[in-house]
Amino acid sequence: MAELTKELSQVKGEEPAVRGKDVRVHPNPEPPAKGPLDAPTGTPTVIVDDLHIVYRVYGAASENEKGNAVNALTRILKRQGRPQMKEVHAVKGVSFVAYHGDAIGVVGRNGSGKSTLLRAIAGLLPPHEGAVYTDGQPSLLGVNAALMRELTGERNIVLGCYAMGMTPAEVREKYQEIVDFSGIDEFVQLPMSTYSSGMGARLRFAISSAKTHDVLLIDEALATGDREFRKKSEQRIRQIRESAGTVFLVAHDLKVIEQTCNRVIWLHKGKIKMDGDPKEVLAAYTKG
Ligand SMILES: Nc1ncnc2c1ncn2[C@@H]1O[C@H](COP(=O)(O)OP(=O)(O)OP(=O)(O)O)[C@@H](O)[C@H]1O
Repeated sequence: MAELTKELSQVKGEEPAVRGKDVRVHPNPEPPAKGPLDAPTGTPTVIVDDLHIVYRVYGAASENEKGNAVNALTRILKRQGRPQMKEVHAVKGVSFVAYHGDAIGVVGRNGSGKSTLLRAIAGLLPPHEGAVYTDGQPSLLGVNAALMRELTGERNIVLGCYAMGMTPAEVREKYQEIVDFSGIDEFVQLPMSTYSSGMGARLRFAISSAKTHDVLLIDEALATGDREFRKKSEQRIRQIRESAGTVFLVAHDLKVIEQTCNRVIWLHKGKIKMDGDPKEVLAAYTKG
């Protein structure tokens, strides 16, 4: 471990890679005197303003549409677009404001736009219309978060921490805590390709939550953990909230949301159907 951090710390002068895009509310190019986490609870961290996200899907062309010169020329002459392109309007005019200390659960049926909304807040999807403003760096922790399967858990911990902007000293300090939290024990020396999906998810959560986040977006990452791990994760999410970060949590397990969040947004077909107190929103959601 010491060797690995030394090796990586020799990569001089390189800015650590950061996840997501930092779209600041304040147009002021000067960095704020106080970091976002110093701000009192109750100040906005994320503003989503009439957000629309549209995917363009280039599906399989029908036999008639398949590429040949005559078809292509006809399309050009008729000024038609690619025939096989379809648009999926996944988020349709979503607006809300999130505050420091908020843990917001996002619920909705399959395909209602939950993951799309989180990816847009993380800056990974450009708005088709509207805007997302975040105060601080959003970090998306998803089931597909970018850890490298062919590398050992140890290497992924170190690289993951660097990617979040930690210093070598911070990585050294947090390393054992991450291993312990993930519960992967001696598997840390093996490539992640040998891990079960639950072990991978636990390691991803342990790495991502080792840092204090301004805005942490968690997409179903807790779903594969066992009961004990979920308890630990809920505790961790509470700590992040208490340190005045903002957490978004997508989970199909409504108990996790109820126990962790102070607010729930219910998405239905890309629009907000309800936004408010977890008990009220979840009761309405399970009814209807
Ligand atoms: N990469 C993509 N390309 C095209 N369409 C997509 C893409 N990702 C999602 N969609 C579509 O966007 C809509 C919203 O999908 P999204 O994954 O955000 O929903 P979700 O609420 O997270 O679903 P689930 O609960 O199943 O994870 C769906 O109609 C889906 O088919």
